[in-house]
Amino acid sequence: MSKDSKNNFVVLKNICKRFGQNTVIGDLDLEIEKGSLVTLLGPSGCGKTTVLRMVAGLEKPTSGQIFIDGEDVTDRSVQHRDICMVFQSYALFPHMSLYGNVAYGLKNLKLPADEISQRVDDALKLVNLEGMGDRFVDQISGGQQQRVALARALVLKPKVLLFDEPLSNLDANLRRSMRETIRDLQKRFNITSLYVTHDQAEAFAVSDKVVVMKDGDIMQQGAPSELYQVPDSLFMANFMGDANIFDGHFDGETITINGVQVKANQRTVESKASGHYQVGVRPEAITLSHEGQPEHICKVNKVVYMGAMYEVSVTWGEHELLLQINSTEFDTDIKDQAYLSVNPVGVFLLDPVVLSSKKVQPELTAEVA
Ligand SMILES: Nc1ncnc2c1ncn2[C@@H]1O[C@H](COP(=O)(O)OP(=O)(O)OP(=O)(O)O)[C@@H](O)[C@H]1O
Repeated sequence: MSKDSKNNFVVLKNICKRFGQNTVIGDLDLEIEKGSLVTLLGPSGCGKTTVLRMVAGLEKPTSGQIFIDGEDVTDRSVQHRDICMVFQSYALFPHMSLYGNVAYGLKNLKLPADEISQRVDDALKLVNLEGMGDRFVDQISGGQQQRVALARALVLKPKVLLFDEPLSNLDANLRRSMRETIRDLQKRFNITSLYVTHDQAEAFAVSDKVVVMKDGDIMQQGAPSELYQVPDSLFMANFMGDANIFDGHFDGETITINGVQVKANQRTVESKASGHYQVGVRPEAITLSHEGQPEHICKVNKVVYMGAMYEVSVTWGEHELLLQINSTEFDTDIKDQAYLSVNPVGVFLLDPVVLSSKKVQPELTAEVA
């Protein structure tokens, strides 16, 4: 591996995977830094699980190499990769106690009984199942079963932990507490982890880096805030939440959309050259008030109460926009007409648009995502 890969504990190089004639992964490179948690996020069928299974050794790449801790493991079996996997379905042994489930891997390693006992007790304690070792799998809840699965993986102290949609079978409240447990333990023990989910909130909550996939390719990767604030394509802008898309112009300091100037945020000023762009505005970056300049006037079409926020549809010039306004900040007297203002923090530029004349190209007409 090259020198700049030395901090990367897991490295996938030029990975291609075909099932018969179907190329599922084209040519994928992926790097996971030691001690970090990287999540593969993407729509169903984009190839996330296939990548995870290749790292696990459950699928063999058609071509390419996989390195773990500097060693080429491409041809090694699951048992010889020093990885553990946490599945959506928990995959526990129903005929064994919780203790038996967690101890299983350690017994296979033929460790002394007192060491096994100590490590299993410690692992059950870590996942808040202290003193429950004698219970059987059918005597505990789904959330507790997933904690056992986590304890069973942690107790082996693997080099790499792999998570395959681990929270999908849990209800919303349990998902939140379980993802906190996973993230807390992963950070506490510095375990290099690869995590698969199709849930953006989950990906953001647990990850150091999120890798967004589509049709077997990586679309963009980065810290969660980077992906949300600086998406680099229309697909990413829409996949990472909602976005109102305009044609606009950036002069180095301000962005002009629909005849209105918005001061560019620092990030944009530092990273983008002047020119024409598609401009994205997040729904939470637009607010409404009773007064303003004529060019800010908009028609209020629909107001929907969502609890924490109001979703508001407005027409601004020729643009249909979606707004998400914090419930505590929304003036419910706002009815048919209002004046909008745009917070620069929620504004980003997509790739420059090459225009052959001053006329705006038809396919670049603003649309609401
Ligand atoms: N063993 C297999 N044989 C043939 N095709 C497969 C096999 N495993 C996966 N595929 C195909 O590979 C593609 C990617 O599947 P994969 O399960 O990796 O996607 P995913 O992003 O994890 O989707 P999901 O979120 O629905 O699990 C799909 O088109 C799937 O049908």
